[in-house]
Amino acid sequence: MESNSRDASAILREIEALKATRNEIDSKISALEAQLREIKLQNGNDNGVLNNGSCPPISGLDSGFGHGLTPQMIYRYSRHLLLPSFGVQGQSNLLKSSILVVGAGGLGSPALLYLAACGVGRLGIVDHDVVELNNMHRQIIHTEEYIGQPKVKSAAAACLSINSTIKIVEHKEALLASNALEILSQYDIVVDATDNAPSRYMISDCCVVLGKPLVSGAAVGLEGQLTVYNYNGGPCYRCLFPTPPPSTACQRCSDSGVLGVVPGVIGCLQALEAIKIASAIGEPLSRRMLLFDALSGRMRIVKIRGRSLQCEVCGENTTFSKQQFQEFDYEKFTQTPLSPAPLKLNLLQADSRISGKEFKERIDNEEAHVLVDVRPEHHFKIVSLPRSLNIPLPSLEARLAEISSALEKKEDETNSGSGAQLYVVCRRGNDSQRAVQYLHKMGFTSAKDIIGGIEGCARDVDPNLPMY
Ligand SMILES: Nc1ncnc2c1ncn2[C@@H]1O[C@H](COP(=O)(O)OP(=O)(O)OP(=O)(O)O)[C@@H](O)[C@H]1O
Ligand SMILES: [Zn+2]
Repeated sequence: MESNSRDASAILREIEALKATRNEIDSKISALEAQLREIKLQNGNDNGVLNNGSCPPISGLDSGFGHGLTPQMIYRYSRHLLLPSFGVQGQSNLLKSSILVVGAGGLGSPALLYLAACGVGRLGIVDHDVVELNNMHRQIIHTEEYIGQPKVKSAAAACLSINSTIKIVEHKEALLASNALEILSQYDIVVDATDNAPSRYMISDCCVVLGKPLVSGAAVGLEGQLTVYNYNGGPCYRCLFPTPPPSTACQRCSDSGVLGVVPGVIGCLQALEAIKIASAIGEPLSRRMLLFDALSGRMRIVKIRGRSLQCEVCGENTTFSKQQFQEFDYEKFTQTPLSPAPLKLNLLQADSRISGKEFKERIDNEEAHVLVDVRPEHHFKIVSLPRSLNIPLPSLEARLAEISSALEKKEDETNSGSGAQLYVVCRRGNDSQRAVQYLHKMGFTSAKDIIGGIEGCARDVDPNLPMY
């Protein structure tokens, strides 16, 4: 394994270096492509491309039919035009509208594809992230060839390949209080397709300050929800949630998992709400929230409270200004980082910890030991280290006897007078430290945790160990 893993590490390093170069080249190509599109648009493009920003508005197009739709547009959107409640007016409204989607992930993928397909005049995409292999099961806008490349670039290419006649704007950056006013002010409607509390508060506050409707969705595990904020006198996000939930209550897909199609369903519904607002049809989901439970297949719509007069941002006596917005610290307010680096606890003394490499050396030298894996059982089933004993952290207290007898058995087997060593592992090396702290208290004083957990071992010791 040693020489293999050394070879593999060198190859991995080389791949990373090449990817960095590729990203740089891709960024340059993106910038040039954007410039080219801009020039084409300014020269009056031959594709019937629309632009609600710097290009002539739809009314400037002389179609000769009195409604501004060209023959190609009529053919492309004919199934919309045939809908009596949508028709030419609905389509024209849509073509004149501009919509910003924040986040090109699980929710943003279907939302963007439908918004592009249906003919939103100008579609903005904000995301700072790159496409990863573990995004592919749900972030259906991205294809394998874009792994390692910016999500905005991949999403823009997919949208343009469906509809080359609309304007796509790539914002390859994180949306922050410092740039949100400038970016959001360029659009009529905002779709929140992010996955974290600071972004949700920030986007909602910015929409209030700028007077923009906000289509908000969320999906994790097997459940999703959807509503429209700040629309026609309806509530904003803060009216409903004046104080952020404890950061531990906010689940993320990378920890809790998500069935790919669940954000797919909610993202499609987000596109639908944005289309209803943009085309001025139907009743957007304001003052109501849609709740989706995938397992039962149930969708419920519940009434939610209206605008709160006491709301700090949109309430009667609010003093929340653009400047206050820009100075507001959303990460501090929600006690959650925007792009969380995985939590890295440091609860133990150095002599109670051991690196993955040292652990491997010790087991290669046949040290008598017991390895306890404190991850949940369904994690253990994905991947586990050889001969480890799965005792999930919450059941540690009830299963101490199992550890004692495993240690005794090991000592008997090996006749090691000095006793068997106790190691604890988890996914990333946080729960293992919590477990070791507890084990020390319960008399297992020599217990050690494996630094960085299974993920650390996959990175530093054995690249053949799968990551998840
Ligand atoms: N403030 C922000 N500005 C721009 N993009 C954001 C912001 N907050 C979140 N995002 C983007 O929103 C998307 C959310 O996608 P999703 O919820 O599917 O999760 P993910 O981060 O891609 O994947 P996973 O959680 O599985 O690691 C991500 O692409 C993320 O980069
Ligand atoms: Zn409010």
